[in-house]
Amino acid sequence: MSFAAEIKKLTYKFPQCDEPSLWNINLELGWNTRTLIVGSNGAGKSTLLKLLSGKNLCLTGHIRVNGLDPFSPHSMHQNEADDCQITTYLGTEWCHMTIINRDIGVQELLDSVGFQHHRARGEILIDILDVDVRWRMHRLSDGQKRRVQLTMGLLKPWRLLLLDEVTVDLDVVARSRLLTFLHQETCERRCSILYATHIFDGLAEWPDTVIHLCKGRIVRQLSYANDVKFDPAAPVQSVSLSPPSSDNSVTLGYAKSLHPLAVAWLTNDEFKTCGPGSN
Ligand SMILES: Nc1ncnc2c1ncn2[C@@H]1O[C@H](COP(=O)(O)OP(=O)(O)OP(=O)(O)O)[C@@H](O)[C@H]1O
Repeated sequence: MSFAAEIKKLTYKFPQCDEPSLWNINLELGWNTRTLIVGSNGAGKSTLLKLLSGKNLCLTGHIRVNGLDPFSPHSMHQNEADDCQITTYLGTEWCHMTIINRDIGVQELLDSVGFQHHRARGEILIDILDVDVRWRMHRLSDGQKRRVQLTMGLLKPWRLLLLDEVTVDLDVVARSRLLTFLHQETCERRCSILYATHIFDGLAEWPDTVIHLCKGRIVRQLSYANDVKFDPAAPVQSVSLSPPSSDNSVTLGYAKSLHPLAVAWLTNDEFKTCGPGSN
């Protein structure tokens, strides 16, 4: 199977809307790839991810994930023979589910989604996301709930992971470890990731493709290796965009970022004991 996901001539309109939210989308995601999708609020990122996950039915165009129609009950949400889910969609809605805010233990929640079956993978995720299985859900911060969500959601291996801005309330260390884990996953087994986010700190070098979605249309698609160039001599924050008709490249100045400082501080925090006299 040549593509993790393939979309042809997809135009999608919500029934209650006059205008389509996606227009003539054509996209091929190869295996072992990480694609970042960038766009303003309302650009159509979540709509695209949900169509790929089979949450919404698409009547025009062609969508295949792992070679199968994501909306077909025979193809999606069933484990393949090798115990791998075809798609996993992780969005922010999860934190509003009532069970998440109940007095329920994290271990109990993890067991309910097959932790014992995927124990080795689960332990890695617990470690990366610094989850304590003794936590009670109703006493957790939003970021801690998000870590539990990610541990649950990533427990079963997947072929295509659709991440819809789920790292927004993770601290920088958890986010950075998670991105490293996901990068490794795409290198070590047959899977791919499509990640929609508004937060780009710490993402340089992570994607191999960057897509710009604007008002429901893909207006630019860059290969990170071939098209994105950094020029140390260029002014900070400068961006030079070549016209799409030429070589498709962009050249960026080195941006000032406090991200490395935040990562260093928070990594150091893990070894600190808090109390009088500590700094
Ligand atoms: N359930 C829905 N019913 C009707 N219209 C919707 C629905 N969900 C999204 N839309 C519309 O589709 C368009 C694309 O929305 P979408 O949620 O995909 O944007 P997005 O790029 O994910 O935005 P954000 O960055 O704010 O999450 C918007 O114009 C939005 O109003």
